[in-house]
Amino acid sequence: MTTNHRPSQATDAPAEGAPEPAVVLEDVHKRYGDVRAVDGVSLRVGRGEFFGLLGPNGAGKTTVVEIMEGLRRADAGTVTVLGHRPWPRDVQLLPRLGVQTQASAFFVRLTAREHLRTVAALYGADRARAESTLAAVGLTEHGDVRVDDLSGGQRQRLAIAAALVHDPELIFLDEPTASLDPQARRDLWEVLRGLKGAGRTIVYTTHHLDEAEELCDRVAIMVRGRITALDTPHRLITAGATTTRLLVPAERLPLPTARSLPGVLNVTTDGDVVVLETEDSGPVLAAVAEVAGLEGVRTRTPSLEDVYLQLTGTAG
Ligand SMILES: Nc1ncnc2c1ncn2[C@@H]1O[C@H](COP(=O)(O)OP(=O)(O)OP(=O)(O)O)[C@@H](O)[C@H]1O
Repeated sequence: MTTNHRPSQATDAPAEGAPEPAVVLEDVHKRYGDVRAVDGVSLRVGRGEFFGLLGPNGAGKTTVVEIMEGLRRADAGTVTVLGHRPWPRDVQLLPRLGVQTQASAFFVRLTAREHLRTVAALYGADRARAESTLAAVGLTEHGDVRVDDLSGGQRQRLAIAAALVHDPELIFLDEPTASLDPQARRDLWEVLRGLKGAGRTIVYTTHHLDEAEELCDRVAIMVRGRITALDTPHRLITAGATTTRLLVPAERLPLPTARSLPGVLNVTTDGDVVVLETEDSGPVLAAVAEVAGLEGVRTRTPSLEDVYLQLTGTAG
C-alpha cells in the first residue's frame, strides 16, 4: 500500500502559548557502523500524552528511546526532554524521568519490598511511596519474596514499580507487558491509565498492537530508522485500512460461491471460517444472507494491527 500518512505533528510548529512539549526530536540520526538505526526522526510528545512507538524488530525504537533518556548520544539532530538536552547526562533532568528497560537490574538478594525501598531511597522518596507503588503494580502480597524467586512477570512488574517509585513526570516503558499473563496485562493497563490520569507523560514501546490501540493517544510507526506514520490510532485506522472482513462459517459458503459475490475483493480461509474482504460490507452482507444465511456470520472492522501490517510490509 502506498501511504498518505504523514508524520505531520512531527514538523508542526507548536501553537502559540501551547505548553512546552515533554519531548522534541528534530531530524535525529544515529548510525552503528553501516547501520542507520535512526535516520532522520522528528517528533513531539505533548505533556500528559501517552505516546506509543511501534515497529518491527530492529526498526530503531530502542535507540530513539535511549537517545531521549540520555543513554545514547545522537549523531545529528536536536533532542529536548522536559526543556533540557538529555546529553551529556543532566543531573537536574534524571530524577524527573522514570525508565523501565527490558534489561532492568535488580538487587537480587533483596526482597521485592526491600528492592523498591532501596530504589526509592536513592531518589529521596519515602517508604510509604515504595509501599503504594508496590500495591499499584499488584505486588503487595509478594513484597517479602526475594527478587530472584519472583516469576518473570512479577519481576517485570517490579521493574515498572522501580521506574515509577519517585513519581517522575516522564516515564519510558519498554515493552512493559512483554512477559505478563493476560490478567496481569489488563491490570497493568489500569496502572498505566492511572498514571496518565495523574498527568504523567508516557513514552511506550510495544509489539502488542491491541494494547497500543487501547492505551495510546498517538502512535508512531517506525520502519528501518524512519517514522512512516504518526497519528492517533483512530485516524491511522480510518486513513489506512479501508476494508472490512466478513467471517462466514465455511460449511455454508463454498469458496467458488464466496469469490463470485459482488463487492468481494479477496477470499481466504481461516480455520473453519471463510474470510471475505470488502470495502462495502452492506451489499456483501446482503448477498451472504441470500446464499448462506447470516447465522454465525461475524464482521471484523479494521484494527491498528491491520494498518501496522500494511505499513511495515509484513501483511500476509
Ligand atoms: N549497540 C549497537 N551496536 C550496533 N548495532 C546496533 C546496536 N544497537 C542496535 N543496533 C542495530 O540498530 C538497529 C536498530 O536497533 P534497535 O534496538 O534500536 O531496534 P528496535 O526497534 O528497538 O528493535 P526491537 O523491537 O528488536 O527491540 C538494528 O539493526 C540493530 O541491530
